[in-house]
Amino acid sequence: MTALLSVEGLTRRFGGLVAVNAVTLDLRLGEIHAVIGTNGAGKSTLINMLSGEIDVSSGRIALAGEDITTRAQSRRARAGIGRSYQRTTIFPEFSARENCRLAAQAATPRPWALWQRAQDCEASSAAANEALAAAGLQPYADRMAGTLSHGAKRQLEVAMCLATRPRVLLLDEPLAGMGAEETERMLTLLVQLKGTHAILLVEHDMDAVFRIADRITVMVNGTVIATGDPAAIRSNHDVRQAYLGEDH
Ligand SMILES: Nc1ncnc2c1ncn2[C@@H]1O[C@H](COP(=O)(O)OP(=O)(O)OP(=O)(O)O)[C@@H](O)[C@H]1O
Repeated sequence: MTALLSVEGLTRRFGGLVAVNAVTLDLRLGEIHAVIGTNGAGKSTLINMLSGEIDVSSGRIALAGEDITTRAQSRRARAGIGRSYQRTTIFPEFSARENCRLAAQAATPRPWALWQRAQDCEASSAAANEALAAAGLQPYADRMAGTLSHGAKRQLEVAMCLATRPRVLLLDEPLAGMGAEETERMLTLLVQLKGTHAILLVEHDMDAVFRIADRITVMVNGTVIATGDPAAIRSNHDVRQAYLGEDH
């Protein structure tokens, strides 16, 4: 499997703190690559560098072989990098469909068409409908987003990300605050999506991670201490000591 997104020696310093330290990993189409680690391990900082929200201190990021390390976030989004956030970022008073349409429009800005009503923009409407269908949210398409359940809101965030038609999905704790049923729904969705996307999953729910990840990278204090399939990570001595605890 060839890498869609390759990360080499990625480092981010905040003053004297090295939040992410020379991280090397890749994301492949057809694979869920989970990044786990204790609080403050550098997972969100890593995602923020990949999406272009923060600059890298050093290292290289390549999308399909093309160096995108210094590209602005908007250009990365257009090149196919989509992300979801730890907290919900939806507009509660807009419908689920409108939220997706706005996400699609933001990814393909058309400054010359500012006067055009959002509803009239066919391309973003099509992208919104496809994304809602992919996320299993069609029945809720016209519901005001703020009235959806917590789980459906998180699904909507993934749908908004899909509306930008990404090739790479960077998902920051998509299961946070979810009940058992909602978690199952989201996991089914992620497994479906990996067929057509390269997925980076940052998640604290270890049961979920070990069930659906194809590869797991473990970070401690900004540094990668192990990468491997779930079985290899589960039996890795350093991981057990540093993160999972010997009794896991
Ligand atoms: N903007 C910032 N300025 C200074 N330090 C920061 C900044 N962002 C993150 N840090 C620090 O970098 C380290 C890594 O933080 P990060 O949020 O990436 O960890 P994390 O693994 O995502 O944690 P969590 O699981 O709690 O979300 C932490 O020590 C954090 O305090």
